[in-house]
Amino acid sequence: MMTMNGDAPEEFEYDRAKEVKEFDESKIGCKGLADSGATTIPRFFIHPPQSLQLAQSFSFHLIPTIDLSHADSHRRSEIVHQIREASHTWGLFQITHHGIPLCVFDDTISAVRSFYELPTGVKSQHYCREMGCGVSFTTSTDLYRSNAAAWRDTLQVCVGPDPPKVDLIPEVCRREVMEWDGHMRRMGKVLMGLLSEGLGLERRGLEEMTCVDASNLLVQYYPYCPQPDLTLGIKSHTDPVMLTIVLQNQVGGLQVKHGEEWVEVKPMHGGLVVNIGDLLQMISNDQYKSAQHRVLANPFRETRISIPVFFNPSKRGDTDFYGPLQELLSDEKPALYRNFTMGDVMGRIFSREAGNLKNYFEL
Ligand SMILES: O=C(O)CCC(=O)C(=O)O
Ligand SMILES: [Fe+2]
Repeated sequence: MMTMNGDAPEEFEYDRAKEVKEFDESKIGCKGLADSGATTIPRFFIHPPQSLQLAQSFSFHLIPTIDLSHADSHRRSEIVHQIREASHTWGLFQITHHGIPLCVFDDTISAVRSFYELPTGVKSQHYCREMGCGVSFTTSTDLYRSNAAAWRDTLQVCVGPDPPKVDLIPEVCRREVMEWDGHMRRMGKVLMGLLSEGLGLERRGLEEMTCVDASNLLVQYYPYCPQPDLTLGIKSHTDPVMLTIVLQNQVGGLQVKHGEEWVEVKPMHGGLVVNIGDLLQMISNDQYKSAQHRVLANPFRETRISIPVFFNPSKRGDTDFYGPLQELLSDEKPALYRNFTMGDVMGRIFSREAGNLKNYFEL
């Protein structure tokens, strides 16, 4: 059942539902529309003017870039300090000198690009709208849940806590996706270590709470959009997870909100974008802030590709509670959020009225 715009005439609603379904069933994705040479976008992609406002970013701010070299030796306390500051004021930063060879970045991007360049008939064998079914290829993930669709296609691979179903990963990018997953597991632990110390916890504090055990890897594909001023690649959101690490190619479009301004997260070859998610904001009792971000529809002929890896806690039981950490609370700093299970979080994310996760758990 799709979200209906309350005051739209019924005839319009019916047409929209039909058009959306036809597009979904065609399985061609936004890439298929772009490749068809279309000069206009179907109207179900058109966003209301208020979500497009200030789509262009005029800000001269630069997001923090943190050099991770010698993170295990003499520079550790300086790096912990930089990460703490960036996580508090921006919720997003780039990291360099993280130890992943540059050629791995290029190989990973070109392998996942090859998947999208497969003939529609081959690619569509992986087409599946339900997220969380191991491996799925789809378009505009919130097509039926949101008022306006987003101009991007997505390949999702659940890589944890259970081992990924390797055979289900498209063969053209299987080896590279698995290799990237290995690098991200290591990076997730390194970052959680630094973030733990930034909160005054032991290095393995967040890791022992299983915060990096469950991960989900997406390959976001933003093809050329013929009317980029009318739609978005991803609408403004915060990630409803612990932490996200993003590899992006050289075609820009990612923006982060800083105060009232949208600031471009300029692609940096060999850099990785890290964002704090809502769960980490809640367990840190607002010492870290989740970043509000979005991706513009791609106006360039060259496709924008990004690979976000989302980290989440793996304990999923009804009595496995997460919430503001006791160590961070005092009379002056009372808990700002109630405790929650991952079941509560998932229920909220997939509910019809899913709004801001943090507001929902706020005390
Ligand atoms: O494409 C990007 O750079 C970011 C994607 C994103 O924000 C997301 O998948 O949640
Ligand atoms: Fe995101």
